[in-house]
Amino acid sequence: MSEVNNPSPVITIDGPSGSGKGTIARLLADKLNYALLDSGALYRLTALSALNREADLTDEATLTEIAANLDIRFELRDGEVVSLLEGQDVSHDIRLERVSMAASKVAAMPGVRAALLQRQRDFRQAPGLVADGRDMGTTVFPDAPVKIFLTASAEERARRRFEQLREKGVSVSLRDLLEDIRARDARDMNRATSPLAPAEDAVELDSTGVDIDGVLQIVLQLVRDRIRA
Ligand SMILES: Nc1ncnc2c1ncn2[C@@H]1O[C@H](COP(=O)(O)OP(=O)(O)O)[C@@H](O)[C@H]1O
Ligand SMILES: Nc1ccn([C@H]2C[C@H](O)[C@@H](COP(=O)(O)OP(=O)(O)O)O2)c(=O)n1
Repeated sequence: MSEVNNPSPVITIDGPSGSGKGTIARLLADKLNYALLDSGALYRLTALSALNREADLTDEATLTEIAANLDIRFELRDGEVVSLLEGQDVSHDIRLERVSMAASKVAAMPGVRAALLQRQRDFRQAPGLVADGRDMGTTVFPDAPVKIFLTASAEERARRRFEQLREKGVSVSLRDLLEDIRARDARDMNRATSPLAPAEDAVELDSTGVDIDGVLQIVLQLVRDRIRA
């Protein structure tokens, strides 16, 4: 059967910051031997490129141009995905809080989203793809056979981020992180284009109080039911 009639399956994992999307997406891709799309990295790379150029972050035409012409590559090095912007390893820089805030601003621009759409769809490949983001199930891969909408309370997500940053030796206040998370949630959910929202056919999963392996087992069961039945 041709790829067009029978495209490779996609598992979409959408949800707010800190809900565990990236963690679960990586574990799932490893387990199933699927490709992985961290779509947030594309928005982060656009934001970093704009910050490097000292572009006006409210100028949609400039930001769209930057997104359309991004020179980026993802490489697997020692089991870790490395993000390259114009040949430079920026994996660390794109996770900085100022880049997170800028990414959430540029991601609200319809021009930027349109410029990144095909790039994301190009990640689809055999034997399958796990795609993590905000609009994977609604806009980018609406035909995905498995759609997860992963959530957790804002307090729990801020605590997870706090621990994650502490382990990396970055000192931040839990209160500031909670404020940042709430600001980003509001921007991601309230924008006009592809807002953060579950697809109609998504399974909603609240991971508050459920450990990583617990979430993974629930998702694997869904995959078995829907793809590998
Ligand atoms: N179910 C869970 N329980 C506890 N901690 C979790 C859980 N899922 C993820 N984490 C931790 O929370 C942090 C944020 O997870 P991450 O996957 O980066 O979230 P997202 O991609 O949704 O922003 C990481 O340190 C991760 O190890
Ligand atoms: N498909 C996507 C992925 C991310 N975004 C936006 C939303 C976020 O504010 C930024 C960064 O996303 P990312 O998933 O890397 O952020 P978190 O790790 O969840 O904090 O990009 C989006 O609008 N659409």
